[in-house]
Amino acid sequence: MSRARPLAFAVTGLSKSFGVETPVRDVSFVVPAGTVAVLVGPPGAGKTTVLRMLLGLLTPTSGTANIGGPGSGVQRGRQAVGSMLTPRGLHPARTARDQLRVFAAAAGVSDDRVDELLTLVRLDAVADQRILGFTPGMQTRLALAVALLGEPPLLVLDDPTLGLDGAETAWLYDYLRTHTRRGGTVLLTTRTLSAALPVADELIVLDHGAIAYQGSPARLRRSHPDRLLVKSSSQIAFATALAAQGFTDAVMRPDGRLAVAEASVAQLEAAAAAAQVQLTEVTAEHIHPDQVLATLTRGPATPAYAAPSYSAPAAYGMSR
Ligand SMILES: Nc1ncnc2c1ncn2[C@@H]1O[C@H](COP(=O)(O)OP(=O)(O)OP(=O)(O)O)[C@@H](O)[C@H]1O
Repeated sequence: MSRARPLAFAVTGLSKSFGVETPVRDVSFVVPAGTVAVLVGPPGAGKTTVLRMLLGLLTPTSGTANIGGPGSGVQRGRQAVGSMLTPRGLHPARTARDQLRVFAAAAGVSDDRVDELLTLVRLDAVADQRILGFTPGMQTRLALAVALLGEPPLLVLDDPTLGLDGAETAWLYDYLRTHTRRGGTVLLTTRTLSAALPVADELIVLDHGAIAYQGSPARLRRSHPDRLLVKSSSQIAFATALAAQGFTDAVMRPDGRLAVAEASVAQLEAAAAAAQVQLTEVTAEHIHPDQVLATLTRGPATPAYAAPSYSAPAAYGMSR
């Protein structure tokens, strides 16, 4: 019997209202230590608002959002959580090195660690350039360095792939995987399922502030399987033969093709032979993850932002 992992984050019945708007509605989830959980949802779904309540930057209207907890074994306190929010909270007039040193000094972290992190996030070559000229991806990497200053076991990262190219995203996900293998825990947000799937142990899909799906990527994928689209000389006879072979949930599409999930071409041919019909077309239909997300959500609750804007710096660590 496996022992349950301690919880790094626990969110229960969490809601937040701003005036008449309630962008977070009765959200509950837990994140076991040593795992990566991804909050996925279109713009305005409420992802950042959940993170802000978890980090103690916003007071919930109802419900609770806790980090670690009594008996969880998860370290709490100032060094426990590294966070990166949107907007990134970087000062455009500072250089990357100065910006990191400001946060490092506030956290009692050495300048050596600053240099180490600039190298880690591959900003060492531009460390003495002003943030003003940084691309969104460079800002994201610098904000990640801020989150990592105190070597926190728990990471809360809002849209950490914003502005990153494919290679940078692969590097980030590799880094986060290594972090969890060492016992760390990650809660991050993305707007797309395709960005979440390569790294998520657990998905929490938000739609207009409420949970639309919660579970493993594999379970979600299984509920939207790839299908074969088939035309035959007699679709009714073919569908009847398919049902006799156990493919009872074949669906007739408006274009007249039968959509059959989790069947091989050989199985279709066997059903066709049994029904004495000819297969005239067999096409594979792959459902893209972002189409899956579109079926789970009603689209953006707010217009998408184009790039992170500057704001007052956010604290990187938490005391709770
Ligand atoms: N301080 C606030 N006052 C009023 N409304 C707010 C406040 N903070 C967030 N909202 C609203 O709450 C909703 C959810 O915003 P939130 O930033 O949490 O969404 P999100 O899923 O993180 O979106 P994105 O992917 O664009 O970052 C939006 O309609 C937003 O305008």
